[in-house]
Amino acid sequence: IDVIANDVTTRGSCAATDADGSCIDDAYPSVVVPPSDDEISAGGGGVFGGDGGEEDEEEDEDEEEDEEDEGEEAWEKNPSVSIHRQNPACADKDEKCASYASSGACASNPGYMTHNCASTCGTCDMVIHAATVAKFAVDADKDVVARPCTDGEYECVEWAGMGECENNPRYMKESCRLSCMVCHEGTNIFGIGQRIGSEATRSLIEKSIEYMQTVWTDDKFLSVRDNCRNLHEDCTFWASTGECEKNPLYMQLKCAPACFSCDKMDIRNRCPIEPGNEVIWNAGDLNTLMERIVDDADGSGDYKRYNPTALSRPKLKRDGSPAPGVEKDGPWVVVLENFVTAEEADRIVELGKIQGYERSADVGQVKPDGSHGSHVSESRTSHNTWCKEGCFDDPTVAPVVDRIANTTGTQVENAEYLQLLQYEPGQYYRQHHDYIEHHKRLPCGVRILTLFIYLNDVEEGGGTRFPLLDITVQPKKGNAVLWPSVKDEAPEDKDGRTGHEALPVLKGVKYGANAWIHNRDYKKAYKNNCQ
Ligand SMILES: O=C(O)CCC(=O)C(=O)O
Ligand SMILES: [Fe+2]
Repeated sequence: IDVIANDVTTRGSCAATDADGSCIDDAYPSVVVPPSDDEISAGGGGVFGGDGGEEDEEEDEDEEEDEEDEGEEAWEKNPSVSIHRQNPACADKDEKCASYASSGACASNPGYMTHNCASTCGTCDMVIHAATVAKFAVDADKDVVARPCTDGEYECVEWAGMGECENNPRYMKESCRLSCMVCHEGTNIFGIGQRIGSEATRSLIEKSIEYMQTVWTDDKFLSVRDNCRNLHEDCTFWASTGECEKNPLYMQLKCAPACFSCDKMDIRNRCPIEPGNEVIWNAGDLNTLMERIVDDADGSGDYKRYNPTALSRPKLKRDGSPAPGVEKDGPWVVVLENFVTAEEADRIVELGKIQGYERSADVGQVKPDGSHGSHVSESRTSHNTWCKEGCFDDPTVAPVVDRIANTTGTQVENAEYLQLLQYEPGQYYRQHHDYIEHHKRLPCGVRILTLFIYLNDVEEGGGTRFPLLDITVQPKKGNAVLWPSVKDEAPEDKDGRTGHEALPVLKGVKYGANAWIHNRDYKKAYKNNCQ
């Protein structure tokens, strides 16, 4: 995340006025504040991972690795390292250490291996040293650290508040070292060395060092230990001014040592399912909905306009009577005709183009902190974009989003933002299932339904195929196909029968939109980076 350079905030009371009568802040130097939670959510794509947030995530990883390297160099040069190979802190903490190490992980993945496979990788001394004498870690800028971090003049704070550190740097950065925040404390062992912005910053640095010693030695922090870092040089200064509470989404993750919030880096600790966030489907609700849609079970006639057809359905109805003409028992796969108008379809495609389609990614492997990465794979060669700000509330899209919720008897909050897809000739999405297992213990709940909308007619190929049911739905502009990811009798559990694939487009281009509906409040979970 880039801080917003022109978002300059002054704090404190108005003790003096400038020539133009405006207030000069005398309490703190002028600083750039971290982005607010709103700015983070508005950034689109989730900052810490999840759908669409992959790039940010990778940047962070790079940053972490750089820091790791610096740290290791420091250890090598420090002659006072004592070696205690028998110390329990040195035991391997992962039974696969030997196998990871044999594929070169000690060098290629030091962030995890150094601490968790200390015995195998021979990094005991680093672990012990980190735990006991971290505060003497050598700062990258030794010269700066060695000199006292003080203000030479009484007026330094005031001048800094007026922007003099930037306007008159030669004088200010020598004579007002504290107020211009030019000094860094040697804290790069857990992230970026911290600028000292005030006495409060300094004392908070002392406390974070103590806290991090606990993090490194107490096994309850095992899953987050190697990711818990200050990713900005002003983390501690911000924390000292209350930003951990005011701006928790950014601070608790990106400045976790300063906020004492390393535990929050584990999605399982950060994202509990809170009371009130109940599942919307209980046993029987799926069949009830589908019988209303397909059989007009409630007699309302609400769905007639879509001329619903079940390409597959359970053999028996809820009341135990056989569904007429159904020979093969199966999960629901229902086509809704003209679910969106041609104008709506065109507008959604246009919005996708305005935003720009990018190469699609799959859900990746679980990371030590319990979250999941994403990866571009050969099983999915389509391009996609997410219909969020500027698209979600577009006057043409908003009624479609409402229609999806009304049709499925759910709330807009239960649905992910529409995922807009584009397949060019030869592009496809191989057989997969939309159900995502790890959502079960997260506040978004599992995906219960997919409503896939075809946004254009495809010249050839591009059908949606359900191989286990031997069904292929051919794209038709405006039509939608609706299927569950879960079982009627257990709506948190996957129904493997609705595995499907997008067949390669042979001629023309295919545009579509995925609406994935969750069993709990997806939008809130998304806002909190809990999906
Ligand atoms: O493009 C299609 O027909 C289906 C796409 C799909 O299954 C998905 O994106 O999960
Ligand atoms: Fe799918």
